[in-house]
Amino acid sequence: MPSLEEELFPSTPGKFKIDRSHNTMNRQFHRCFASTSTMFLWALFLIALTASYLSFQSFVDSGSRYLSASWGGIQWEKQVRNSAQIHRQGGMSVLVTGAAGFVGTHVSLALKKRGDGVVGLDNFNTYYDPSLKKARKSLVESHGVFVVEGDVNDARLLNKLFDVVAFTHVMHLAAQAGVRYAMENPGSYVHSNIAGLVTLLEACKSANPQPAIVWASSSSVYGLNEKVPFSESDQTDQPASLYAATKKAGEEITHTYNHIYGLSITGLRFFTVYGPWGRPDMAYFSFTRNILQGKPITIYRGKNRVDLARDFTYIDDIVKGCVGSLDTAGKSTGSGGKKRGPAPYRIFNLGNTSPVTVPTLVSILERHLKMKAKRNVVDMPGNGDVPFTHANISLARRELGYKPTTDLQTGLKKFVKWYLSYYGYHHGKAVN
Ligand SMILES: O=C(O)[C@H]1O[C@H](OP(=O)(O)OP(=O)(O)OC[C@H]2O[C@@H](n3ccc(=O)[nH]c3=O)[C@H](O)[C@@H]2O)[C@H](O)[C@@H](O)[C@@H]1O
Repeated sequence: MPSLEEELFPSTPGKFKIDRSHNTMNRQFHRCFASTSTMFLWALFLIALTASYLSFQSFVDSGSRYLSASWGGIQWEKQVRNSAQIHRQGGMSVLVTGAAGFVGTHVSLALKKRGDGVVGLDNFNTYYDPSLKKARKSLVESHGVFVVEGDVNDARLLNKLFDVVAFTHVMHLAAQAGVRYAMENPGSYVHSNIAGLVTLLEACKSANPQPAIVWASSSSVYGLNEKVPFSESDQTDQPASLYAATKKAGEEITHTYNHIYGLSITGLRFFTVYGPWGRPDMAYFSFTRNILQGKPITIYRGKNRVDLARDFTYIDDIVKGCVGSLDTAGKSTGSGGKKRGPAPYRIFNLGNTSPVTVPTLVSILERHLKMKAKRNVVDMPGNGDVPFTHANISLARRELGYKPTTDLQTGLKKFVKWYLSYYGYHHGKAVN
């Protein structure tokens, strides 16, 4: 005969002996209890199984993130913190997005050299030769600027950066640049210039303290505007390219973050920036390469055979405008995602105020390179280009002390010198 204990807690769950000597009610009670405890044990087993699966999954997730992501960890945080250290009284700590880009490199160096803390962020995409971006990264890192490899669309990374450093300013230069490439790859413009911008603004909005933001808009927002020179108060609702449209959208999007969350915003409309360490996709750069290699260059011409013209602006002047914007930005007023008062919202033209035609640009390059270009002049295709740009810079002069000092002759001379030293030049042929 089984003991009472054996009957109440059968040693083999789900299996119990039928004792015909017990009455029917007793049997039913036992059966019911045994099946309930079986279910209970099964349920426990399933819960344990699910819990261990989930924790294994999260272990795998975080493990693979640390293995695949190039950021995170104690050492990484230390590098970020060191790079953000301020070394002058009243200095700022700046997150520079697009730090391995053309303008980002120069601005990072200028800030670091005067003692500000700078942390760079760049996704090193392949829109143009990433080895040039890596070389720029080495340059800024040799001056103590740590560049994080990551995308402005990565909200977790941005939040982490703001956890590690209380940035006072963000210099947002990461973008999909280039006017004509927008017809080939429209999605990349939406990804970087719209989605990436919003992700960055969300991180800035939530950061405590909120940083002030200075970011790169573009002269292309003036689109088909015919009134010259272009002033910030002019109409900008006729963009000629998707690139221009995303930059214009950026101006509207940043306005809403200023209005709702109290973020201090300064948008800079850059006018065809050129110089050493420049972008290979831009005309002055690709013309130089082709002239040196004896290849033809295509020069677009506007309606009625009118030459296209640009208000080419030298990089050092642009850097002064960027730094001046950071210095005068004024604080963001929000905290905890809530606006506490009105914050500055500013837009400035950063141009040179002296447009030069594209054929003249080519002539200057020919002089500096001591080589003739093989010119192939064609009518401007409908590719998003505008016929001319010309900046009115009175506002930037007044508010930022912006005063460009480098003309195209001088600036291109410096560019050519850099180009030849970077790529090399042997017997009339550039290496590369
Ligand atoms: O200022 C700006 O807002 C813009 O300046 C440049 O855009 P863009 O002025 O078109 O500069 P380039 O691509 O260097 O072109 C300069 C001029 O050369 C012309 N060009 C370009 C390429 C070419 O093969 N042939 C040619 O004649 C273009 O039509 C344009 O008139 C940058 O590429 C944009 O990222 C920036 O936002």
